[in-house]
Amino acid sequence: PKGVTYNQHNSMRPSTTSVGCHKLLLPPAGVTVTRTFACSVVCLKKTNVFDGGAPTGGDTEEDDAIDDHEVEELFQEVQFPAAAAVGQQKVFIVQPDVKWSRRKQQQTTAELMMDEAVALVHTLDHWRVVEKVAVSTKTPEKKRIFGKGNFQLLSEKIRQTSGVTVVLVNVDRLSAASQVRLLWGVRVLDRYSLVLHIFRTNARTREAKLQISLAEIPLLRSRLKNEFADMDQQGSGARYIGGSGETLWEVQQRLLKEREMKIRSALEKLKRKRKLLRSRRQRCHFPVVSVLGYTNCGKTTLIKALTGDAVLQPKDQLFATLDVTVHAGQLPSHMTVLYVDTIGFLSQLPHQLIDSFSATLEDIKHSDLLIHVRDVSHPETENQKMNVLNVLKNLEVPDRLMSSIIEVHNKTDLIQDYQCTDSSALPVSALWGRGLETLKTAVEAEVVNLAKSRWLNIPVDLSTPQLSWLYREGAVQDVQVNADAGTAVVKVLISEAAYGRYRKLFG
Ligand SMILES: Nc1nc2c(ncn2[C@@H]2O[C@H](COP(=O)(O)OP(=O)(O)OP(=O)(O)O)[C@@H](O)[C@H]2O)c(=O)[nH]1
Ligand SMILES: [Mg+2]
Repeated sequence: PKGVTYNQHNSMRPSTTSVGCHKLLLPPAGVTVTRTFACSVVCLKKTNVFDGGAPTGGDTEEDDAIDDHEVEELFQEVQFPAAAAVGQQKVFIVQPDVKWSRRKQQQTTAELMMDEAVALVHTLDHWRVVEKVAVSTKTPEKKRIFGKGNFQLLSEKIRQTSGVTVVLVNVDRLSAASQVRLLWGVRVLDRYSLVLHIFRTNARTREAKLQISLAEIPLLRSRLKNEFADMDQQGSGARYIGGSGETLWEVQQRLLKEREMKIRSALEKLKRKRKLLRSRRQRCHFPVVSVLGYTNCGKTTLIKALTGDAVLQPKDQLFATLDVTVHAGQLPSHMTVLYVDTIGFLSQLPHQLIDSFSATLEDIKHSDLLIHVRDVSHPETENQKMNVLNVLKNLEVPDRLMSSIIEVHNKTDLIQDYQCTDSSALPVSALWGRGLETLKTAVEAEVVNLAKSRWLNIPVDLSTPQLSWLYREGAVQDVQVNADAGTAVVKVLISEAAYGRYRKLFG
């Protein structure tokens, strides 16, 4: 193309080059492109929507072996519908209201799903909902989501609503075929692409960025399919690219595959690093307590209340936390535990998205204890609980962890005279610091149980490092000093393993 320079060293394979803010795929020198196209893999918008700065706090786990530049390259914003939407966005939400179908969602209503969609949209700066409609359908997963009549009415309504820039069809994934059908001259998103866009805006660490890039691959794949279906109709998709023996379609597929492999290998490196950090943490003998739950249920607020860690920033926003951060807190016996803040769950998200975040979620499996936080003020609280438990099941969280989960009922301050119907759950208000001592006691009881710890009164010689060792490896609650004798009796909560080491060291 006129005015464009491209990499002439690469004679066999197409290369990329920058044109303005876009990257375009170029054929080798001497080859003429007969048709211009905007293909998702090769058309990479370079605007950054994240600040790429420091994570929001805590001990975020990053791998120095991975080049920042490499990550940014892979995280470059790919031009798929949500990402390309910059500036003020006016969103029209279409909520399929599934009728009479065998697969009708029994537990939720179109109204509640709609509320969640509105909350998702409002998570984004400059995005606002201008209209929302529920449309009956029997076949939400099919190419024709809506019947002919309903589809026409809907299209009419979208056309009549002024300034619509995005239509959100609130299903988990729109198939490539239904996307084509739903092109109303504006961007059409499903939950998957919207959530990914939210993730993108909130991503801070390299790991989160890479996981998002990986989760975008299925979107790119289906977009590619759409574009080539379109090109095939015009007979231009199957042409060979000069001498390379590959058609344009094959080139695109290969580039996508290469991108995926690169991301996976970078994530693998981070995974190894994470494993190392985990084993280091285990060597410290601090019990690890993962705090999980549906998005916006108050996980970060709870950890902040339990630890007093000022770096934690709870937000009234879905998916505020995307990176695993670790925060030390003290239990009533002064024992230190590490609370892990995790990414929130959302219903009806495809497995691919959860799979992409598997490295982050892996930490949950390796904890000593899980706290499941629930927002009991939310009308969908029961469904949210089921969703979280299902995700945990799919993650194959070990039984020993599943059976010892502490369920916390949060935001009880929003319900007058809250009565906890489940006797094993603990009511709290993380925001107002209510119920936290009971929670800490429950955590301690579980941790003591799990670590096979016990309370001991150990006589120590103050001229030796015995006391400082016990402070480091156990939870010292009381020290009775006999100054004349230079000794003390230490009341300490200590694991069997640590006590074994103590005896080996000091007899
Ligand atoms: N009224 C009330 N609000 C709360 C309570 N706990 C948290 N919140 C609010 O709920 C919103 C979400 O809190 P976060 O702690 O960020 O929730 P999260 O679960 O970490 O959310 P994500 O990281 O986005 O998944 C914030 O506006 C908090 O102030 C509570 O006990 N009572
Ligand atoms: Mg959070």
